[in-house]
Amino acid sequence: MTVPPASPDPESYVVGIDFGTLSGRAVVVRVRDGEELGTAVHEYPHAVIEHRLPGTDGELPPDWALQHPADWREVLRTAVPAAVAAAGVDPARVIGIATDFTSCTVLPVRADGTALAEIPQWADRPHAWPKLWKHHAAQHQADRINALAHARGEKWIARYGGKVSAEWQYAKALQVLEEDPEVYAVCERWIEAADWIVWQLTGTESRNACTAGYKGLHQDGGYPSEDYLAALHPQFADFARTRLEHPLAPLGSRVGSLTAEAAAWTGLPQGIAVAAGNVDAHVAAPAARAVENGQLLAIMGTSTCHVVNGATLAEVPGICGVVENGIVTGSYGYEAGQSAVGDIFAWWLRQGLPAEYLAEAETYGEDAHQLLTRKAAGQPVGGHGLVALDWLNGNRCTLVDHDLSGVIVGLTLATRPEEVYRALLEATAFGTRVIVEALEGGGVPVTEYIVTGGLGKNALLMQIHADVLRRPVSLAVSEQGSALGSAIHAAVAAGAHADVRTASAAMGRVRQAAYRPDPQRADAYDRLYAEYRALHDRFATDGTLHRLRRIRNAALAAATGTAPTAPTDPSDATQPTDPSEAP
Ligand SMILES: Nc1ncnc2c1ncn2[C@@H]1O[C@H](COP(=O)(O)OP(=O)(O)O)[C@@H](O)[C@H]1O
Ligand SMILES: O=C(CO)[C@H](O)[C@H](O)COP(=O)(O)O
Repeated sequence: MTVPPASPDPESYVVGIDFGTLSGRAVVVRVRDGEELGTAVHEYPHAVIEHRLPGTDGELPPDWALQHPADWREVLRTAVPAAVAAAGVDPARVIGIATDFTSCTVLPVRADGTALAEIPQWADRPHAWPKLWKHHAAQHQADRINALAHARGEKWIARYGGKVSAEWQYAKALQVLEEDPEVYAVCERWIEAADWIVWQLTGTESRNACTAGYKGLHQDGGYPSEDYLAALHPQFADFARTRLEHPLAPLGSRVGSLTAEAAAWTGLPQGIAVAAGNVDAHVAAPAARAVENGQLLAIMGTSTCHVVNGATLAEVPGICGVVENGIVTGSYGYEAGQSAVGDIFAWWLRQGLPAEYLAEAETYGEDAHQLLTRKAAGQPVGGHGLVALDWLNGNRCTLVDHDLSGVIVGLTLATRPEEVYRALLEATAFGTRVIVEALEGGGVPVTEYIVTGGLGKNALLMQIHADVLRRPVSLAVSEQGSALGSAIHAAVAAGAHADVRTASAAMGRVRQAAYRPDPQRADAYDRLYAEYRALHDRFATDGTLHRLRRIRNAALAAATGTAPTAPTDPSDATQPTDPSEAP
């Protein structure tokens, strides 16, 4: 007989930590009602390592994105004690801690969890470093993974929409093996940062069911077979058995206790519950009360992830993945996403706003996003004459191709910065509509659209989403959706709530239908969406963007004297790559 947990102590607390792309955020939450009492942020000093490794002169090739594990550990040392101090609670009343991470952010480690990047002997080898989710230099490996899976009729490939993303861990690990076999040889475990950070807290390895399912291709109780992996590369045969295999922990389960060392870092009591790791997107669902089948949660920030539960298993082309119990127990969890959203808007701001714009922002006390949003808000739909493709960081769904790039059509000498900004906001909404249509067309009902994440604060963007999707947009109340989601998992791991659904009802909050579609604007957006689709279908298939990528890679390689990143050429997709032979 299962004994229900006692009602939560009215004055006990949990800590949730969200490890994002640029910073880690900790929040202290009351378990009884989800009240957020204190929060703190630690910006990663090394941010995203895209050009050169710390302490070296060597240039990284294009499309690389690495991170520093020390930055992550520092979040435990700084943001957690700061959040507890801000909350003004007695740390002795904190009963559990949980973490979530960007994904697939993944790293090679020794058997005891030591990151290769932190071992002096390996620190100057780029492949020893953690690869951030948006490391896109393994597209060629992803193409081969996909072609071989289809050629062999691997059953699991349909669970990943028919294409595994270059962002997921097999493509990244295969790239290490092929480009730096010595690093691959000393890598004893290959681990998601989501599980590595939990290892730092508990002192023991654990693997969570969410990342193993979505990013580790773990389906129906196992990883891809040794036969399949050997056919990709003979030395890759034992990859899953030797470097991944470990019992999987369900979401919200307790995987260990806070060690004395981690207690000293965080200022929390030694021995409190530590929950299984989780992905920053999926973890947010209970915080936004988006745990019932059909409630699609868009986690909108640097990138956007879309997660939705379904009652049945559907294999939807172009969707990142479906995993049983992948978001909450008892449902099939679906994940889709766009590899850049806020990152696209940030890119446009970096291109240099005219001096008078910067002066105006200063006068009004606005940041550049707020300035361009205000200026764009008054425009009639279509008034800029522009349409853009949201592929500035490749396309994660539904084309699953990171060698695609952005397109803006309709520019004139009269086009103003706020008009391009608005076209980019709209492009991200059109990209979302493609995903929602794919889900529904593939048999996954979407009954409600809910937004969480940093972009929820942009009212124009939210209204554009409502109009483009012709659906009300509900908004999570918490500004720290993922960190609160982690705190909810911590409360379950500590035994304060029976399960994640119950904890969500007690601790999550959402403002229903915060934005409603306007029928006239929705009609106007239908016309623009038809143009977006036409452009989308053309550039997805006509090869222009791939050719441009190849020309860029060859030109950069010639200029720097390095081997070019292997091009995307599906015709040779099953062949192992010798980088020295890439044109
Ligand atoms: N007012 C705004 N409107 C649109 N985008 C914004 C605004 N403010 C910040 N951003 C973008 O939001 C992104 C950060 O989102 P956030 O949710 O805070 O982080 P993360 O996704 O890394 O967890 C950045 O790409 C930034 O450019
Ligand atoms: O793919 C993911 C989840 O599956 C990444 O975690 C995500 O795209 C990065 O998130 P963020 O935009 O919050 O930095």
